[in-house]
Amino acid sequence: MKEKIWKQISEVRTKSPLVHNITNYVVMNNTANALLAAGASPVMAHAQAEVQDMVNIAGALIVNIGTLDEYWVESMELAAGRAKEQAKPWVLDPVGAGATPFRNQVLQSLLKLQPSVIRGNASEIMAITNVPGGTKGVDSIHESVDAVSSAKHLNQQTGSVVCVSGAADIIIHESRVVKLSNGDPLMSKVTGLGCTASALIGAFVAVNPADPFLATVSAMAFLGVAGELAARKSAGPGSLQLNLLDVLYSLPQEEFMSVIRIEEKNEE
Ligand SMILES: Nc1ncnc2c1ncn2[C@@H]1O[C@H](COP(=O)(O)OP(=O)(O)OP(=O)(O)O)[C@@H](O)[C@H]1O
Ligand SMILES: Cc1ncsc1CCO
Ligand SMILES: [Mg+2]
Repeated sequence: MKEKIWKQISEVRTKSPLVHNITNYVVMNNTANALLAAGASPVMAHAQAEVQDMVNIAGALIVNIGTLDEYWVESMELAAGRAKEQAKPWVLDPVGAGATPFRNQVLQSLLKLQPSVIRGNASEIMAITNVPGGTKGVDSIHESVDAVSSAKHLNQQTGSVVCVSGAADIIIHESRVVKLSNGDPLMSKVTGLGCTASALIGAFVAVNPADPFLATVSAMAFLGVAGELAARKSAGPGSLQLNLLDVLYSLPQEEFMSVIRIEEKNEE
């Protein structure tokens, strides 16, 4: 599996897919920079007059509801609807799911448009499946393992690959489960690294639309390993944000292979 993952990372670097993001104001800059550092080509666009045309030319779409409003929701539905029509991969980041009824309603309507991948933190994944317990705005108050049964349920209900992020990143599709244990606690002190994860999943699913599970595992492994290595040389969140871009840009294969911690299970 590690070799297959590295192949995906190389393909993103060489193929440089166009990734269309409808994302939040907080993270537009860091996610665009992370996509560029990984080798992809980002575009942020949310005007209703152009989102469908942008989906037509992009390799994948990311819909992130971080700072949504009514206009943006219509843009998201138009874009995701076009992606569904064209069988083009799209990734849903359910930022703040469970925090307000508005977010929950929007998510239920976006789920009908069949995202290829859903990536959220544990509280968000639990909230989408109506598990009571709450959320603290956009930050998780649960551990990834708490959300595994919700993630399995969500995968069965939607057919989407589901990724729960946090100290462990858990990726679920049908009988397959992968657990990645990279990253660093300092990563939760930089805003939007979950959003960055979702954006990277978009780049990976654009180069491998036939296998969104492998694409998601690869993107999460890449971010986790890069974040862990970047944290080792960072004094705090400020330098981590910068160092992460440098490591995404230049991470060599040998270092990736020696740092990745991955466990696979097939529950058939
Ligand atoms: N405690 C931790 N230990 C190790 N790595 C972590 C930890 N917390 C987060 N990470 C890393 O940060 C990545 C982003 O995950 P996180 O679950 O914090 O996203 P999020 O809550 O959606 O963030 P945001 O909403 O700010 O984008 C994870 O995939 C993981 O690599
Ligand atoms: C802090 C914050 N608020 C809405 S979106 C966002 C970025 C992290 O999800
Ligand atoms: Mg998030």
